[in-house]
Amino acid sequence: MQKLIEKANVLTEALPWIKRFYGKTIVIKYGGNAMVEERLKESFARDIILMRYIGLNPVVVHGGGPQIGQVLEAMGIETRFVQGMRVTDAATMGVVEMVLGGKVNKEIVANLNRHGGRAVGLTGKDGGLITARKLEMKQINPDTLTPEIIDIGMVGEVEQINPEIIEALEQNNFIPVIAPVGIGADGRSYNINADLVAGRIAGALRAEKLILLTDVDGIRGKDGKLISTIDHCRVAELIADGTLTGGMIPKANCCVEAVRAGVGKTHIIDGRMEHACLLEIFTDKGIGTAIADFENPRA
Ligand SMILES: Nc1ncnc2c1ncn2[C@@H]1O[C@H](COP(=O)(O)OP(=O)(O)O)[C@@H](O)[C@H]1O
Ligand SMILES: CC(=O)N[C@@H](CCC(=O)OP(=O)(O)O)C(=O)O
Repeated sequence: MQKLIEKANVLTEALPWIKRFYGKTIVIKYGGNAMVEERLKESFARDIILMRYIGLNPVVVHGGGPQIGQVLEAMGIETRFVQGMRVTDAATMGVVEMVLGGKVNKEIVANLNRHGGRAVGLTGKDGGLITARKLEMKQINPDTLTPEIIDIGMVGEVEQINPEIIEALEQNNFIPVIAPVGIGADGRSYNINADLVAGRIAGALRAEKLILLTDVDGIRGKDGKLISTIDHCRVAELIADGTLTGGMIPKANCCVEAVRAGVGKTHIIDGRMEHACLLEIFTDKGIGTAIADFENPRA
């Protein structure tokens, strides 16, 4: 009996959040463990489909760094990263596009559809969704100690998002699943970090939320404790004092950019946890770390 009441409590706790987010767009960056472990793949698919059925508009942007790495290795192509970005020559770009736009994207689409969703896979080329330009990577020259621009190949940054194709899919109850490959004015493909794409898409859609699934439970402070909320103004400070390092820096920066572009709230949450997305959206406390403009919250 107690268990049944607890189940009912879960639903009543979710009700105000269901009302609040009805008809709203939620952009989810899907990657890491959640994309490989069978149990997590299933819980992710169920979460996204449930969101859609109760009237939210989920938009999935996926990564696939480890999957690209595996194929490059099997093909004997060496790969390396500079400041978290994969150095992408022409042969690597071919593999990136094949793995992200072909294999990974279609696996996610098939997984969502197998669980009863209506997912459609896109790369940034479809419907002119992501226009990209070459990323100008700056690095300090160790000899002269001055910044210089280094060439990391076909790595792109988002120039513009044209959300028309996403809106058309949403209106027809489809779930867009987007691979982070953009197209340049020169017609060439660009490899773009998936967090950056998710942030810009959330901004262009003025999404209610941007959720980044990762391999830690959120941002931890210097004392090792999870920080549940960070005002967007404080992120630069946390980078400067060394609290945020490595891959967390571009992730947190992309949250700040999204907030400044009008996204309601951004969240860095644990993709290793079953039903992480549902727990974040539909519980009072949420999970992980929220980065937002807490002084001037979006109405
Ligand atoms: N303050 C911090 N709190 C939590 N994780 C941090 C922090 N600073 C750096 N990190 C690192 O950031 C990593 C997440 O970034 P990244 O590896 O790029 O994730 P993903 O592969 O999910 O995109 C964590 O695994 C952790 O090692
Ligand atoms: C430029 C760059 O580094 N692009 C990434 C794109 C995929 C990605 O971002 O995947 P994750 O989210 O799984 O890391 C790459 O080639 O790995």
